[in-house]
Amino acid sequence: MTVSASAPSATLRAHSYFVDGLAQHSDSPLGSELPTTPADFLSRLATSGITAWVRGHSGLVGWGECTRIETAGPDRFAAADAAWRQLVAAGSVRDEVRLPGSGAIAFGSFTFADDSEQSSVLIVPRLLLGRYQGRVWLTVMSLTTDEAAATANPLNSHRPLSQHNPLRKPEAVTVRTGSLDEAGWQDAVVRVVERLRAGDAEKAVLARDVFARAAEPIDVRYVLGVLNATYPSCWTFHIDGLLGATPELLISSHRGEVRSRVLAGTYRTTGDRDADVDAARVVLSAHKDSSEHRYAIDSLTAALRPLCSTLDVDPEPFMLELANVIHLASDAHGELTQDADGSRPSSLAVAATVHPTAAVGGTPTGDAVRIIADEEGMDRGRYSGPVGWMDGNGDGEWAIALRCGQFTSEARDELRLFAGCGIVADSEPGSELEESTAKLAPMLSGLGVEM
Ligand SMILES: C=C(O[C@@H]1C=C(C(=O)O)C=C[C@H]1O)C(=O)O
Repeated sequence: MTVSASAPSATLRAHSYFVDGLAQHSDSPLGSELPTTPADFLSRLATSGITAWVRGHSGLVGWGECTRIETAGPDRFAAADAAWRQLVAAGSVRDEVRLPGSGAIAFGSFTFADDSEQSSVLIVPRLLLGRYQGRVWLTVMSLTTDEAAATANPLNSHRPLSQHNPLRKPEAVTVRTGSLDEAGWQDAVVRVVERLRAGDAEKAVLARDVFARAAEPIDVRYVLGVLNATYPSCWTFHIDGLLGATPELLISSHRGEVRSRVLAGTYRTTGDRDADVDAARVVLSAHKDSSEHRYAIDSLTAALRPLCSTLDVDPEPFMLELANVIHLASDAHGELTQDADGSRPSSLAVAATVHPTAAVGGTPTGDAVRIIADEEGMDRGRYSGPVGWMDGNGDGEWAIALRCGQFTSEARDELRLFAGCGIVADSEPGSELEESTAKLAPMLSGLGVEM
């Protein structure tokens, strides 16, 4: 594990305060006019150094980096959790907002696999603008041993929302094959189906990757705007170069209340909404998709139940309509059990316990993960790992990093995109390939690629 805090004795300070009345204060450090539309807001963000977690009109946008905690290996979650706790315990937080996402905040992105070559990360931004239930606040964070520097407001030297930088649509984006080409990936599906029929496991999720390269550095603000507008029910994110919009909430926890949204079972939309909804109802109730969904719910509840005093799951799945696909979805809701000392596991610890669910791993988990390692032919990196944020009390939101891409270099002109499909014994390679293509559509259209 590498923890790169700037100094061992450095102190984290966080101050959150409402900025709703900003427009009335012409001396406001954010400028005198509040943005009026999402596009206006996005165009005022800096073109680099932005961290984002947005769903509909609520979310958190961070600027800059106070510190980062990088971890790797099987204990990547526990090590990051412990380092964050230590940082917060030694720090001081002034939270005048007291809403989910206020106070000291770290954004995070974790690898899918224990043995990934890539690291996992928690990032503490310098400034963070939050919006929840119509309230808007700012959090200023610093990590320093120097009292004067700690109390100097970074907004005095930097007015993050006061200038317009026009959004740039990515130009001339070309897509090329990743680890396996389409024929090679379908061969892998065939091999997985054979192994499932032989009894190696019941379900395994097979993913593929493609590379999308633009002529110029990609403007993440533009992509975030398209994803947020097209997928308002998804969690749209950009954390350490991982950019996407996922429909699947792994776990959120707030004052002991946990929530999760399980997806599995996918119908590809055609553009005719009424016909799609009717057809999806038939397709998704068939054996293949309903059994995939059952595995996903069972794997979540088996992992979560031991941590909870109550846990309820929707008795019947519902259809979650997105622009590109319709999923079978079930929401779970429970109460975390308190330890004897009144403490509860952090949201990251809960995420670590339930990861990987059958939605991205398979059933049984260990057997499915072995099949994936043997047949997928790639390191998934942070795709399909937990992505989200956590506060100083350990509360937070962790989604599963789906429908996303990772920048391949500092040049920021190429993203490696990923999509996966749950494979069961009666899966067909051709339709799984089409499903994976439908799951690449959000990122490709966010990059302006015609499909
Ligand atoms: C693995 C992905 O999606 C998951 C797999 C699904 C399925 O197989 O039906 C549906 C939703 C997600 O849980 C992905 O988008 O990459």
